[in-house]
Amino acid sequence: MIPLLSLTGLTVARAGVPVLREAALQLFPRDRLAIVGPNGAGKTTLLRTIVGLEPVAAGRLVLFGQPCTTERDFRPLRPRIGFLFQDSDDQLFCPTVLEDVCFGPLNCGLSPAEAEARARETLDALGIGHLEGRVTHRLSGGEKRLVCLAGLLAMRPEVLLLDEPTNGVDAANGARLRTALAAFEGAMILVSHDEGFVAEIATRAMLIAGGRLSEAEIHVHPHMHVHPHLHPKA
Ligand SMILES: Nc1ncnc2c1ncn2[C@@H]1O[C@H](COP(=O)(O)OP(=O)(O)OP(=O)(O)O)[C@@H](O)[C@H]1O
Repeated sequence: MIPLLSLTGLTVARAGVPVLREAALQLFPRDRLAIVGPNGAGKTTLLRTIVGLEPVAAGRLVLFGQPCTTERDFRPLRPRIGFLFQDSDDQLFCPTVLEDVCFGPLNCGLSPAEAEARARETLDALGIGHLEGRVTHRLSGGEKRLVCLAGLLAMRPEVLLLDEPTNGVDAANGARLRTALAAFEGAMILVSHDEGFVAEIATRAMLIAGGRLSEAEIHVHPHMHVHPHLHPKA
């Protein structure tokens, strides 16, 4: 089977210091690969490198069978990869939710009417159709997360790169997010510190430590709930 993404011997340095050292990974159709590791290990850097946002010091990066080194190589392939940024405010830039979710489909060549229909369908599938008229910068953190995901899913990408998708998301929106990701038929790379989420969604995992990427195991932890105890005043 041909991998969708293939990295070999990939080294990325910042100010001469390697953040990723000879990283290798392959992502196949329907793979749900979790990348775990401590703060500052290079997880975000890895995702940014895959879409050509970081200069590569050494190694080979192949997307959908095409070796990629220059911006000209990456640009036509980016619509096939939906990248959820760690910070939603870096991703949302249109005045309203509907306009923001339409942006990707419009960029992919859909007409305005088709893009709106696609955006509404995607927002409804995520259970957030009621947000379509809202001003994006006034949404809650969790709502922003789901709107960003809607913007990516509306492009019908083949691969999702998700950087901390559950960050700041409450139980109800978290359930919507998990349902949408479980239904997603493409492949994904999932960066997350949320162990329950990783155990539920990922099919395999890799660990980044000291700039090195290695295979890891997914451990399923017992589920925990926090129940409020209300004590009526005596
Ligand atoms: N723009 C930048 N300029 C200089 N150094 C940076 C920059 N962005 C990240 N770094 C450094 O590169 C290293 C890897 O950062 P990265 O954001 O990839 O880590 P991460 O594993 O995603 O961390 P976290 O779990 O905290 O999100 C860190 O040491 C970080 O301080």
